[in-house]
Amino acid sequence: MNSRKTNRIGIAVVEHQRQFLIGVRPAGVALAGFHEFPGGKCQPEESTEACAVRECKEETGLEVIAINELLYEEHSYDHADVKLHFWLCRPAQLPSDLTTCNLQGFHWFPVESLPELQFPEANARLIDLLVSAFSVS
Ligand SMILES: Nc1nc2c([nH]c(=O)n2[C@H]2C[C@H](O)[C@@H](COP(=O)(O)OP(=O)(O)OP(=O)(O)O)O2)c(=O)[nH]1
Repeated sequence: MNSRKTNRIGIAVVEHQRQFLIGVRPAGVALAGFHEFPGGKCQPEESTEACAVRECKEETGLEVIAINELLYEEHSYDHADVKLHFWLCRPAQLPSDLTTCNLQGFHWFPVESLPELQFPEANARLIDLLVSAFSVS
């Protein structure tokens, strides 16, 4: 019998002027060293949207507003089965120094650079989607 737990994950794909807020997973956690969007496991009864907003605030300090769910992806890693809900988010306030303020190790990356970063496997379709939706043609 498969007794692995499947985690619901809310992820904040925060966009500002065609740049995205991205960090690197720290040492000692699953997928350490991979790039990631802010996010994490949903609490019981918490919506994936609320989770994405909460995790973004906790991990980066930035308040965001969820706009719409961009993509839903199910994936089995060695460490867990995950149900990933990627939410397009925007900063709730726009201070003039948004791109230079301290975001707790997260940084803004232009959409064109996303294919060069090393994301977890389950992010592949999201990256394709972002590149086609946000690149200037
Ligand atoms: N945050 C984040 N997680 C991702 C991305 N892509 C992806 O496959 N994941 C996976 C990695 C993990 O298996 C899961 C996120 O769970 P986590 O363990 O980082 O969440 P958490 O912060 O609630 O963890 P915890 O330390 O509290 O247990 O989603 C992504 O872009 N961002």
